[in-house]
Amino acid sequence: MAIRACDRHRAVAVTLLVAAALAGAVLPTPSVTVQLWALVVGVAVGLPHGALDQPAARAVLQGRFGQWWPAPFIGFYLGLAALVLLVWSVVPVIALALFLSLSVAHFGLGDAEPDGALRPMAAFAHGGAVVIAPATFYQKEVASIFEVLASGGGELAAFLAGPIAVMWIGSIAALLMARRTPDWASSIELLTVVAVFAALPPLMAFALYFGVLHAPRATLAETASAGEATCATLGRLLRTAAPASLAAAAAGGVAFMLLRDGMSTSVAVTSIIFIGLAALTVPHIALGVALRWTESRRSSHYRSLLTGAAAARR
Ligand SMILES: CC1=C(/C=C/C(C)=C/C=C/C(C)=C/C=C/C=C(C)/C=C/C=C(C)/C=C/C2=C(C)CCCC2(C)C)C(C)(C)CCC1
Repeated sequence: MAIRACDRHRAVAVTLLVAAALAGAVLPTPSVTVQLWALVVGVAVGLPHGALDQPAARAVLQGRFGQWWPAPFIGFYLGLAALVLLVWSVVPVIALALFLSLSVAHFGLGDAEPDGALRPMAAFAHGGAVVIAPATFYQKEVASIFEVLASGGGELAAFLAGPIAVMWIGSIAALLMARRTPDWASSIELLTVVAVFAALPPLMAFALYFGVLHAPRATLAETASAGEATCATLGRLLRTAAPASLAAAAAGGVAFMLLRDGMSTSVAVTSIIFIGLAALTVPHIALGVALRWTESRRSSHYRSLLTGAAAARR
């Protein structure tokens, strides 16, 4: 099956999210247990998109380290993840604030269309829909989750729901007005994500966003850049990502066994998932940046070879 079917991802994802938002608006609020299960499933579905860092890293590192490339890669990944956990244990509120800011940028740059000069504003509008919207619509719930993740972190919810929300709403309005040719698909997607975070409790809305929109989109983009963009390539990439995804899931399982005696299940699950995601996010983003930098150096090297060759021909 050609990737054409996968290209329809945005339409399918937006339809699912609209249905979820409508269901959230009319049905009673799901129990905490249902919300936690939704979070676990959403994050499990999204793990392979992070584990796809592996083939990307291979492309960069194999040239330099040959068959030993996994050693520096795993060392870099686990080292950065351990550093995040250390920082989180020493200054949790600062670590949470940095994680939220990085997430706005990460989700925003992933979802914003290449809008030229408007891109930073579009990234803030799209990324804010995932982090600022829930804090605005469910300030109390988000404050108590932040408090679980970092003692004293609850105040960040009020900050997000106050001045930052004003800037975020301004960025959406400005973006919708500034686009010369209205980009309907991207604008509808943005408003749908906001509706999901307005209609559903934060954990459930995040699970849906992450598992239905963000992770599949990143995986499909990875497939398209892996050469032949077919579902066979997608299958191959997912098989490559399986061991690291399972290792990350197993680490979460072990952490749950160790923590569950000393705290409630909901506190243990929420902390493991979000602090664990923060630990994986930093190497995940750092690798993306390193990859883009290497690619731009390669293509400028290639460009200079071409222009050099053209100059020689003249
Ligand atoms: C390769 C490798 C590996 C693996 C990896 C992986 C698997 C990754 C993944 C990654 C990933 C998978 C990532 C993710 C990211 C995510 C994020 C970035 C998130 C964010 C979130 C947020 C920000 C949230 C917020 C909130 C809260 C917290 C509460 C409620 C409300 C809200 C929603 C606001 C290992 C380590 C084994 C080893 C080495 C190598």
